[in-house]
Parts: sequence; structure tokens; C-alpha cells
Amino acid sequence: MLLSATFTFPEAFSAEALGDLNVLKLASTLCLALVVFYVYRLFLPSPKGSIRQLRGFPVATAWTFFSKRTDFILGHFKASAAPHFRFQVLQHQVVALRGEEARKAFFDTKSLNFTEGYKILFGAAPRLQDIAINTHNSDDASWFNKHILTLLGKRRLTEMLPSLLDDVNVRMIGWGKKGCFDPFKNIYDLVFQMSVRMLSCSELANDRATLDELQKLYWQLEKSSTPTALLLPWFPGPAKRRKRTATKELFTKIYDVVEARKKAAIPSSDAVDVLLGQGDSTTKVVEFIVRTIFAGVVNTGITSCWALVYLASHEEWMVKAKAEVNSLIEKHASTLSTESLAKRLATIPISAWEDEMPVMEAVIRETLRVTFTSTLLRRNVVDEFNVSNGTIQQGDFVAYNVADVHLNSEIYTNPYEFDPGRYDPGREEDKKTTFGFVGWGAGRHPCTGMKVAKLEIKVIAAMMLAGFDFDVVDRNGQQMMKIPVPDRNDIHQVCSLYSLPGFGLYNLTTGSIGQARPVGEPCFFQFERIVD
Ligand code: HEM
Repeated sequence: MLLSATFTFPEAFSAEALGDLNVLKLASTLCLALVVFYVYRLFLPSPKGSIRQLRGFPVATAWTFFSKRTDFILGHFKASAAPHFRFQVLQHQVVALRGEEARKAFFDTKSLNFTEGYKILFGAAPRLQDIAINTHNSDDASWFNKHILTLLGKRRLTEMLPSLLDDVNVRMIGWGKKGCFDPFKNIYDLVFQMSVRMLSCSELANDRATLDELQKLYWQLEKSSTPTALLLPWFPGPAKRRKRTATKELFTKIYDVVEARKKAAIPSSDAVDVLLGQGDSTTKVVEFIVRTIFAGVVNTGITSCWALVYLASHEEWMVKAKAEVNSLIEKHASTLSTESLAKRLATIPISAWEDEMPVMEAVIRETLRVTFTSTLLRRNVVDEFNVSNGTIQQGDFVAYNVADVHLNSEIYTNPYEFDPGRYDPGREEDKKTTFGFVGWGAGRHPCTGMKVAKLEIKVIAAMMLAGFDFDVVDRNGQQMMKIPVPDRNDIHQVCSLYSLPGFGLYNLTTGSIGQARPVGEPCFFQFERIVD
């Protein structure tokens, strides 16, 4: 009584401060309500069909899905025998699947939409809309596929082969005669330049400073896709600002080059001129270049690096691969042996690169099987349907982690071992099940860039195998005690075209982004040039 009679509001309790207090009360009430709701949910049966729903806080679940995706999916499958489980990311429901029936449904079901799968769940792509420029059909898969196929046909690959080899040669000369380098930097640089060469124009591909600047912008975009940025896309934090600035710079840089090309008197055979010649607007051409370069670089970069790491770690395969390249040169190279290695390789016809390198084909396939354990995505855009006795609702996202098949010991003997011989006649382990190998996709959406990716990997490998002796060593130049193992949580989602570059997984521990670098001890190549 006395208290209330004598009590006066201190100054701090002004109307403004009371307003703040109310907001605070409201916020804590909401938090409490959320906690009660989620605790209550822990004891509810799974709400949807017969698919097991993961318990726990959606934010925590989503965080692990973005930061350690492979561990997240494989870990939950390990904990139960069921062929699927369901969880929430933001407001979206995601169903993870495994097993042969699920794989068939994932790759073959028409209502499982490819672009929606990548686009919405990973909305950090640098798109022109992000900097307020309107484009049409920018998420139209058939538009991209048609253009990729036009640009990457046999005739164009034949035309481009000498320039690709020249690019690689110039960079390799820069390495010197003897030394040590980080393949996850130097080989990536090669792949980046080759992708720019194939998919844009010589102004961008010829100039080292421009290439470095473009590459820097791409990695800046990747770095801006932290789990926080992906989970709270509206949050005006530094990551969002960085992404906007990098997107603008990247688009402007390429836009200016394309505009200048438009005014050139004679069109060249560069991708930019081919696309402009087909009547595409500058904006469309720029969008195409930005997206496809990245789609090319990440997967081709990872596969090139790891194929060489595995070859250097398996002498038997190194010997076989070197012999294959040397006999290809013997058989097809039509220039004098006094010419540079790059010039001699450039005279080998594309058909021979494609059909007469069975050892490298098996090495690439095996590298993809062992390293490529990404989670592929789709979204069910039509009616609900059943798979493995579970109901996929309309609007659900569907996730399939490729390790389910690629690292399955019932399909592949010693699945973690690098053994390209497993595809030989008589063994053919990949044929044991439907879609037993999905490194280039399968069913409705096979990779349209496969031919160029394989050519780039083989060109780099041929230059390394015929031009150098090389070993995998640790940071002290000592032979590695163990064969390096890729960080499976640091492996990019495969189809960067529609989510790029925000589709990547930001490795919270190392800060690296989707390069699938080795876990633990980094590895290097110690090399000596043997043929110029
Ligand atoms: C080693 C390099 C590459 C690998 C391992 C790879 C792998 C894949 C895989 C697994 C898919 C299917 C994804 C899914 O089903 O969700 C795919 C699709 C695709 N890839 Fe690649 N890819 C590579 C290089 C490239 C390159 C260089 C390009 C373009 C220049 C490219 C363009 C595409 C496109 C456009 C699709 C979607 C096809 C569609 O819409 O049906 N890829 N890729």
C-alpha cells in the first residue's frame, strides 16, 4: 500500500521505454510459445503419411542441413532402417530418400521439378533480379540446355582445343621446371580459365588480371552464402551486402565486354558472338555466361584435382594412364616431335579424346564415384505420390544423397577404395542396380556439360601425365602416409546453374567453400617437368 502510494515512475520509464518493455514482453512470450510448441511436437506422431518426421528445432535441423549436409543425411539414415525421413528447412518440408526404388523415382518422376528443387531452397544465386534487372526465362532449364549443347558440340570443341591447350601450357610454364604446388589452387586456376574460354570470349580469357578479378568475385559470392545468409535471406547483414556488390560487379564487367562485342564489325567463334548471333539480348548472354562458367568450374575443378591426386597415389594406374596418353600422341599427333607437347596434343582429333582413352574414362568415373557424394534436390510441383510406402506431398522438396549408391558396399566392393578396374568387363559393379552410377546425373536430367567437362579433365591430365613426373606430398614435401580423403561436407551441390553460387556449402571449420579439399592434412604436388 505504502509502496504504491509513494511510488513514482523513475524517468527511465517514459512512454518510449514502456513501448520497448512491451516489445520485449511480446518477444519473450512468442519465444516461450515457440518452445512450448516444439516441445509439444516432440511427443506427437509424424504428421505426414508414413514418413518419419525428424524431431527437434527446425532452425537447428536446417543449420546442420546447410553446414554439414552429407553428415546430416547419412547420419539420420544410419540411425534408422527406414527408406526416408522428413524435416523442415525454413517453412519448407524436405523428404530425404534412399534405396533403389527411391532412386528410380527421384531421377524419373516427371512431377519432381529440377529447377525448383535447387532454386528455392538455395536462393542465394547471383541473378540479375537481385540487382533490379529484369530477365525472362532465367530459370528455364531447356533454354540453358539448348544453348549449352549449341556451344559445346563437336565442331566447337575441335575449334577450341588448341586455345585450351595453349592456356594450360602458358600456366604450366609459369610453374617452372621443378617445385611444389597446391593442386586445389593451381588446377582450379586452369579449369577457371578453360571455362571462361569455352563459355565467354577471348577478352576475358586472355587477360590474367581480368581472370583473377572474375575468380575473386565468384569466391566472394560463394563466401556470402553462409548458413545464416541462406536461412535468413531477408536479413540485411554484411553477407547480403557483399553478395549484392559482387553480383553487380560481376554482371557489369561481363556486360561491358558483351556490349563492346555487339559493336565489333566481324563476329568471332567465341561463345558471346555465337549467342548474340542467335538473337539473344546482352542481358541474357551475360546471365548465361555467369551461370554456366560457375556450373563448369566447380565440378570440373574438383574432379580434375582428385583424378590427379588418385593417379599420383596409385602407381599402377599412373603407369597405365601415362602409357595411354603417350600412345595417343604416337598414333594421332600430326606435328613433329620437336613441337611443344601442347601443340602435339592439339592435333589429336576430338573423336580420339572421346573414344580412345578408356583408362582415363575409368579414372574419371571412379574419381566421381568416390568423391561425388552430394545431395541432389527436386521439388514435387504436382500431385502427391508414393515412394517406398511414403507419401511425397505436393510442394515437398526431395533430397537424394548420392553416397547412397556410390559408397554402397552391396553395390561396390570396398567402396571407399579407388579402383577404376571395377568397371572392366566381367566386373561391371556399376551395372548391379538401376542408376548404379549417377556422377553425370541420370533419367530426366543428365548433365549437358559432360562432354566439355571430360575434355577439360583429359586435357589437364594429358599435359600433366606426358609433361611431368609428380607425387602427392604433405606440407613438408614428405610422401603422404595416407591417401588423401575428400571433405564430403565441403562438396558442392551439383547443379549450380540454378542456385549458383549460393548453392555451396560453407565449411564452418575451414572457411573453405565447396572445393572438396582433403580432410585434415592438406596435400601438394611435387613435380618435375620432363617434356616441354
Ligand atoms: C565434372 C564436371 C561435372 C559433373 C560431375 C556434373 C554433374 C552433373 C550432374 C550429376 C547433374 C544432374 C544433377 C541432378 O540430377 O540434380 C548435372 C546436370 C547438369 N549439368 Fe553438369 N556436371 C559437370 C559439369 C558441367 C558443365 C561443365 C556444365 C556446363 C557448361 C554442366 C551443366 C549442367 C546442366 C545444364 C545440368 C542440368 C541438365 C538439365 O537441366 O536437365 N555440367 N551435372
